[in-house]
Amino acid sequence: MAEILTPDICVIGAGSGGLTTAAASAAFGVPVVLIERGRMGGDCLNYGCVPSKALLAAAHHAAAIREAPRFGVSAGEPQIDFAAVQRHVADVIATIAPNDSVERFEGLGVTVLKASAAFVDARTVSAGGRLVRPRRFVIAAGSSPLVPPIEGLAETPHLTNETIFGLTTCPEHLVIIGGGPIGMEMAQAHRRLGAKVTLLDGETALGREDADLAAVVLDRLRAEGVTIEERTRVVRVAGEAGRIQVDVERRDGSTATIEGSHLLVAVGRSPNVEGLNLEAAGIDYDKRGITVGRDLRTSNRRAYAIGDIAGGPQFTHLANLHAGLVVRAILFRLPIRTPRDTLPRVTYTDPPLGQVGLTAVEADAQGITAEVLTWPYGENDRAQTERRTEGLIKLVVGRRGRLVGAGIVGHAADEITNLLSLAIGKGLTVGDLRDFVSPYPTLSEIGKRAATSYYVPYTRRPFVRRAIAFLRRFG
Ligand SMILES: Cc1cc2nc3c(=O)[nH]c(=O)nc-3n(C[C@H](O)[C@H](O)[C@H](O)COP(=O)(O)OP(=O)(O)OC[C@H]3O[C@@H](n4cnc5c(N)ncnc54)[C@H](O)[C@@H]3O)c2cc1C
Ligand SMILES: NC(=O)c1ccc[n+]([C@@H]2O[C@H](COP(=O)([O-])OP(=O)(O)OC[C@H]3O[C@@H](n4cnc5c(N)ncnc54)[C@H](O)[C@@H]3O)[C@@H](O)[C@H]2O)c1
Repeated sequence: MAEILTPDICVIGAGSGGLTTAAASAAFGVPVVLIERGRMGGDCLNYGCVPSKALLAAAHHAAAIREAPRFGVSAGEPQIDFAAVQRHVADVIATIAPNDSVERFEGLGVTVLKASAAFVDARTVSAGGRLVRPRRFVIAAGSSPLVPPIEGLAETPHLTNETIFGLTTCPEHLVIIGGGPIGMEMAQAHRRLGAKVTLLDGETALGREDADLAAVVLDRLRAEGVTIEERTRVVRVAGEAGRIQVDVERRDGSTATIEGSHLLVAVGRSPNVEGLNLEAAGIDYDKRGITVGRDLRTSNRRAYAIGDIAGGPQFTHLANLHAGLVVRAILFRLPIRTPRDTLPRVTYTDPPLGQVGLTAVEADAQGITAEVLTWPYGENDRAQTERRTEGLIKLVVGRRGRLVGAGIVGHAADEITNLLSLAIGKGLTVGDLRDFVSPYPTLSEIGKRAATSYYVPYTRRPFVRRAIAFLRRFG
């Protein structure tokens, strides 16, 4: 008879969401079982955020060397040892890995089972020959690369985010299907590290972003030599390792065959529902993931689903936020309502593109009467000193000056997005963004300048001018 564990909480998946849930629960002394079938740390540490940002960091160094002569500094064409670049990526992962390790979590008092979890019934999960029957389940099993139904893809060697960081030589010509954040980040990283890159998108690249902001990133990638073809459908792929043919059909009806050395598929994610036997637990799901309400509860009242598998936006910070909310609900019976329309996101190209809350188009679709304030990087003194003048900020301002959205593309826009996220998350107004003191010269001043522009029409109002004239009489 299998051993039965009866913790308070059973967490399935040791990625961003699962690890945060387990660590936070264990910190309160609550018994937790954490089940992971693959590498501790999940996608973010092993195949996602961390390796992609580490690869981009190397690529940005190469770009900085190429750009240096503009500053009167010369270093020649950068010499890129691609195997050493990948060793740097692996080293960054290895440095962070102890934080997510079995040893660390066991040290926190968590029971870690390295096995695949599958539901047996509504109250029980089986993993590695043991049964776990907790008070609550938290399903944080994540997502995997979506494999689109393209003719020939299954038989043709191709890369995904799970394999691309294992390359030890730079692809001669990397063809990327998909112009979302993965496709765009990988396109720039590989181009800067010496590859020829062609990116194909069936619709528009960075299509979820504000079109003016996305255009800045697309222009930069194109200027660096990335070929980006939008509204281009991949109809067939064929070939062998090192010689891949990609047949495309463009929206204008023309067709072409693109020859590349490597193919990366980055067309979205598929939730890891297979193998969990969710039917046995009465947990509903569809192709987007497990069905949850804003309280993150599934159709089984004992089970919550968080992170990528919960069918919403897919970000590490959202998985972490979900984890915190679920722990509060389980431990303290506090009600959960996942926040709407305040989530930040960043695409870490150079320049990076950040968005918090609603874009102007989304505000309009929600029937919100909004004013859009923009300010260009070129009008910011720090951007001039750094010679990084491409980019702009857009503030979307609703009734009574409340900030309902902000998007920014340009140098250090990733970090500036934090300030905008604080402002929008706390329900601040355009006046708040105007009034705080921003040290000079910093790039963040760009938000303040955009906010100040909201008041320009007030300075011209006859009433305001008359009031100033009246007050002048008093000396
Ligand atoms: C290339 C790439 C770059 C990214 N960059 C960023 C970024 O810069 N910023 C950002 O916020 N987000 C980024 N993301 C998204 C981010 O990685 C995910 O949103 C995040 O990892 C989701 O966390 P999670 O806990 O839901 O799932 P995961 O991290 O995927 O963890 C799920 C875990 O569950 C395990 N598992 C699955 N099924 C079972 C089972 N039956 N039994 C036991 N274990 C199971 C898996 O092995 C996995 O370890 C990126 C993603 C990719 C692919
Ligand atoms: N910086 C970040 O935060 C970051 C970075 C990478 C990934 N992620 C997360 O990972 C998730 C997945 O990213 P992604 O880039 O794979 O997916 P995505 O869904 O964001 O973008 C996929 C792109 O592929 C295109 N596409 C879809 N099917 C296609 C086809 N058959 N042919 C050609 N083009 C096609 C779409 O038009 C879209 O532009 C994202 O939702 C994001 O949340 C985040």
